[in-house]
Amino acid sequence: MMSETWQVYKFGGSSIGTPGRLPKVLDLVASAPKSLAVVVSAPGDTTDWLILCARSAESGNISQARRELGQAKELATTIARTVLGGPGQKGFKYDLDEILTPVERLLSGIELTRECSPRTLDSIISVGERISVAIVSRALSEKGVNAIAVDARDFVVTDATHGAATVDKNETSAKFATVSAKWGGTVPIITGFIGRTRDGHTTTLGRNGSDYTATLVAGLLKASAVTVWTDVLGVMTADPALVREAGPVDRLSYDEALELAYFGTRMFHPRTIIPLRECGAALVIRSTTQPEAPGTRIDATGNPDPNRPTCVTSLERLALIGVQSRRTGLSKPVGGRILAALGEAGVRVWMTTESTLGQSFSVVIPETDEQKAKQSIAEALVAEIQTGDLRIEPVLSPVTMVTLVGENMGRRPNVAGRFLNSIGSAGINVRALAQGASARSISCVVDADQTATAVRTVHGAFNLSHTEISVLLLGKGVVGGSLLKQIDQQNKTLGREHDVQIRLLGVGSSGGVLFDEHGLSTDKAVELQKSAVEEGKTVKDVISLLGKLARLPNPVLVDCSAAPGMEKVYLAAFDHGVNVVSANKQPLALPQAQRDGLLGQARKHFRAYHYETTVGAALPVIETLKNLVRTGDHVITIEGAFSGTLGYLCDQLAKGTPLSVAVRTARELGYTEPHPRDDLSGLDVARKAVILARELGLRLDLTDVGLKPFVPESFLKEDDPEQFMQSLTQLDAEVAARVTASKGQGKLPRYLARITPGAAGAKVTVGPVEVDSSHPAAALRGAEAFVAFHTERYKEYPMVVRGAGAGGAVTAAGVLADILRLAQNIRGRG
Ligand SMILES: NC(=O)C1=CN([C@@H]2O[C@H](COP(=O)(O)OP(=O)(O)OC[C@H]3O[C@@H](n4cnc5c(N)ncnc54)[C@H](O)[C@@H]3O)[C@@H](O)[C@H]2O)C=CC1
Ligand SMILES: N[C@@H](CC=O)C(=O)O
Repeated sequence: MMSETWQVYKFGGSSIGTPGRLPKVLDLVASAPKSLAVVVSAPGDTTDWLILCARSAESGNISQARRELGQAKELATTIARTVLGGPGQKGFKYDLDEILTPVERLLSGIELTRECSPRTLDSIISVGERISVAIVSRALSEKGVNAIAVDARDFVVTDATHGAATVDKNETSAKFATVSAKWGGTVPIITGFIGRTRDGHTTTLGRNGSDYTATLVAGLLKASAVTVWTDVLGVMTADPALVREAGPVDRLSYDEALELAYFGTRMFHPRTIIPLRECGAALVIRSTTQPEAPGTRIDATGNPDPNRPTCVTSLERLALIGVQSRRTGLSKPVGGRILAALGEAGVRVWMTTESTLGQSFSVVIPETDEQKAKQSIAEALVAEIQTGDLRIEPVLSPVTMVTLVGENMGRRPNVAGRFLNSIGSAGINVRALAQGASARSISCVVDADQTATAVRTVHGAFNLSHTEISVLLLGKGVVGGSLLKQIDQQNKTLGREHDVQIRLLGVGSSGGVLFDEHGLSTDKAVELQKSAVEEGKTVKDVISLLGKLARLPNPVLVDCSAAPGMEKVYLAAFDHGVNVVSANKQPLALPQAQRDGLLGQARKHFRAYHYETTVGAALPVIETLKNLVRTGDHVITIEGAFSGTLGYLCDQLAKGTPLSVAVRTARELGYTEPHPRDDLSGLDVARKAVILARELGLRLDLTDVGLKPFVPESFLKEDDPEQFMQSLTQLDAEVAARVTASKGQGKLPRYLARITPGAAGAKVTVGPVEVDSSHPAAALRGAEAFVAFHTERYKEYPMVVRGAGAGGAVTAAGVLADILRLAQNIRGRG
């Protein structure tokens, strides 16, 4: 009879009781390997209805009790009809009458006495599993499977703790040997959840009781595995309602599963795991609706990847109660007394923390037990509270306990660091923290409204899924539009190869912001935003959206506008805990105090402010300069052609293109500022020079820049971009003549900037220059820019950064790189 090859399948209520699923259950059993035992739960909500009907009878409402019993009967009849032929249905009707008639009698008795003892309740609720066995065994027989109905009460011997009975292993084993002797060549279909006392009273095994029966049977049969067929794909890496990317965990060790069970997963109970750990059978969780998916396997080996934790759990609706001492070294340590008092009051404690010298102690308990817990603690510590030596802190509620579980966590450094860093980077306040000695889990308590962000952030930070970056984009013009395309193109690869996903939450233009907390599709965002503007459905005040953005994982405001006044939005973003990535130079070129205030605010709130594209588009100009400065190099001069537009104009002029035509083309190519006057006035280059000079630590403003415009001042008054470009035709002949004359002298027109720190004060100049062929700027083509850093270390040969200095695609790539830097900072080392 006993054989290594036995397997146990357990089907839960959802698999049996959801119409349409039962045929799948039957197929799974029919196609299973030989030597299979099947354990079934009650169909759907049958157990709950049976409890309700007992309670209704107890309160004297027998007609209500009958209605509730009728519900159970109706479900049983409905599902039986889906899998049984005519004779089978007739036979099942007989079974059902036999099972339910005693229940009706019990209900009448309860109504008369107005009392339903735990023993009677067990008799009533035990019928759910018996109904399942009757249907499944009959339906399998009709399918040609040699199935036999087995009532587990015939071998599961328990004590008389009704509602949560304990199994007597020895007596059960002895009875099982007799019962199972008849199973040869058949598939036993066994009731889960129920047993019988030595003196013949029906008992139930408590929460997850059917799983327990399955593991018990597996142990008795020395089975190799128990497969629990349910309605999910397996143990998920996080609650899918909180983390869309959560997926099934492939492997778990028994200990990890136990840890999960202790931290509140409803999928299995410690009682289910412990017997399996003893007998060495694996527990496999699989989906009845997607049986081809491998599910989660729990065994002695567990997760083979030592670098990866398994999942993040979140236990919600909790309260955190803290007790503080005003003295160090209380004569009677408080922790043990608090726990004893809570234990006596029947309050479940999910987590405790104690400061090293015992001056503060906190407990995390169910929110619903807050009053009871406070009262028991107050009573236990009454003496010290009265003398003022101890104080109960205001209760924090509701809070959530977020736990990272992983077998190997204690064997690797920096798990706690990454856990806390990711939560801190998301701007979440950790209210309490605990890592157990088993080092299989680390838990923290956060405010309830931060639950989703905390779980998603930790989930992403440990590569359980992608790190999600939540983007609100302002500006969908040349740069913003290209950025949307690049995100759309790259997101799959970013997810697959870098574990990062960018999620677009909002897009804004001067017409307003379209924002959707559920995300916008990157390929449709431009049109959606446009229609929203036309329909008046956009939000005008972007600041009002920052609170919502801040609640999402790794929030970032991306400014691809050229709008003035954005500094107010950035300040509000930092205050809310939102990061900023910007291609907009204006906030950085504000008067020194304002610019410093902006950077200071970002630092104060530990937010990132990345702006690499404000000088030289995606060329690594700012990062290079920062590195020179950080490593202690001394910058002597920074010189370069900072404008892609002016570089392009110079190149075109040298080729004989009229100025007005070249400006129009530069605009069409996406090189110019929204108003090309900002380029031709030299203002754009002056802003860049100020940005770089300030990176050097120089204190100066735009007004300190010696600026000579590219075209005469008199042409720079026109506010309308079209009129402005039109007016430039008046300059075409004069400019062409000047360029021809300089070419005759072997010179080329360029527009250069120079920053010289100098002991006597910094000098910053920008303006047109005629260079000869030996000058580095002479070699520039098209919209190329270059920046040469002459430093102590790079005295002989300057460090030169050179390449396209303007254009939608390159700039958007630089903005995207800045966004992705946020993910690197969050994830840290793998
Ligand atoms: N085009 C380029 O090669 C480079 C541009 N930049 C900077 O990138 C920014 C965008 O440049 P482009 O895309 O070329 O300009 P663009 O004119 O094509 O796009 C600007 C966008 O900003 C939007 N906008 C204006 N006011 C707004 C507001 N208050 N809120 C939200 N959106 C608003 C406009 O509706 C438009 O969609 C500018 O600050 C520019 O200096 C930086 C490096 C290179
Ligand atoms: N208009 C600017 C765009 C980049 O900053 C330029 O031409 O350089």
